[in-house]
Amino acid sequence: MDIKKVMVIGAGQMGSGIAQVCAQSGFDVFLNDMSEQALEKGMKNIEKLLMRAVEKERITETQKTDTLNRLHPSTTLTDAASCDVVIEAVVENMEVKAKVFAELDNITPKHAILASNTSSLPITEIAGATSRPDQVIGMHFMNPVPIMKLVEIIRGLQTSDETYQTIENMAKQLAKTSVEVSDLPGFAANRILMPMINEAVFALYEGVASVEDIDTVMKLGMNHPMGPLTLADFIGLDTCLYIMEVLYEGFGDSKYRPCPLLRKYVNAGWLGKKSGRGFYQYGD
Ligand SMILES: CC(=O)CC(=O)SCCNC(=O)CCNC(=O)[C@H](O)C(C)(C)COP(=O)(O)OP(=O)(O)OC[C@H]1O[C@@H](n2cnc3c(N)ncnc32)[C@H](O)[C@@H]1OP(=O)(O)O
Ligand SMILES: NC(=O)C1=CN([C@@H]2O[C@H](COP(=O)(O)OP(=O)(O)OC[C@H]3O[C@@H](n4cnc5c(N)ncnc54)[C@H](OP(=O)(O)O)[C@@H]3O)[C@@H](O)[C@H]2O)C=CC1
Repeated sequence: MDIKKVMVIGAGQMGSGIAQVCAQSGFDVFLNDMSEQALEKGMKNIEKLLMRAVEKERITETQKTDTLNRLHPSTTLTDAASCDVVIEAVVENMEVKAKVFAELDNITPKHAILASNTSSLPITEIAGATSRPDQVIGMHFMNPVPIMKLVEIIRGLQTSDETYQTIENMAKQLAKTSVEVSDLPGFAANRILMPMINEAVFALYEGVASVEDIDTVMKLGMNHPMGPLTLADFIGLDTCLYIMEVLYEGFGDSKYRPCPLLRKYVNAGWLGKKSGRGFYQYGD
């Protein structure tokens, strides 16, 4: 399929990054969010990153303008009626995602592929909310999207080869490297990453070391670019908790139980960098 128009749903940290990369790669993009404010924030963020890329002489002023001209803010899902591919990046919650997919199924043209950037939820179940499970697929980008090279492509039980091929080609057009992953809890990336982050939270909870020292261990001891607690704040503690819950429920294995401290922080609204406080404090 020749992809011309794309809609990205959710203008948060992932959605805005995905929309930016799609527009920079020449696709016409609707960036959709139900909140006008979130949409404005997402668009401003993209503009800031493109301005920085011009300053660093990675792109020209004309390329920046062309990219911005290809990006269209949208607050109504019906804009998806003209799209070939939709990439959903709303909150990590099955009920919310299923509702969005059911609506998209009614709005989008018959040929359209519906992809989810979910970090852990079953693609097969998301596909079950539609009448086109063969055209539903996981397209899991890594954060920050403009920088990270990987995309996990997740096949649901009924995803067709044609859908897979189209999304694999699209990932190439976005200059990403893709890997094929089965639809099992946490896929590959978060099945490996999230238990490490959760263990770091347990180490803090049990008083093994301070926040800073736990991060220093992994940065200087293992050459990770960010310590696990900084990374958790960066990903969002709500997202980390949702993923641990999916792993715990999906495998029924106590090794995936979320650390009570992680849950406590999320309940307090300490969601990490995006809310100004997590394991660290941000801003003023
Ligand atoms: C949860 C999931 O489902 C899956 C996931 O995504 S898990 C998370 C995966 N991501 C990671 O593990 C990220 C780990 N961290 C890193 O790789 C690096 O710390 C980082 C790339 C984020 C930042 O790099 P750094 O060297 O520490 O900092 P810094 O020098 O400020 O940034 C390097 C570049 O990245 C850019 N950058 C940093 N944060 C960015 C962001 N949020 N968006 C876009 N660009 C960003 C900076 O602008 C900078 O670009 P320039 O070269 O133009 O200056
Ligand atoms: N954070 C990360 O590192 C990664 C996250 N992911 C996945 O990406 C998805 C998004 O995560 P992230 O960007 O971090 O989350 P954010 O909270 O930053 O963004 C989610 C956005 O979606 C909006 N939204 C919620 N419901 C709807 C809806 N029904 N229609 C349109 N917009 C909606 C939210 O608006 P409002 O705030 O107003 O509710 C918010 O702007 C999740 O599935 C997550 O698991 C994947 C890879 C990495």
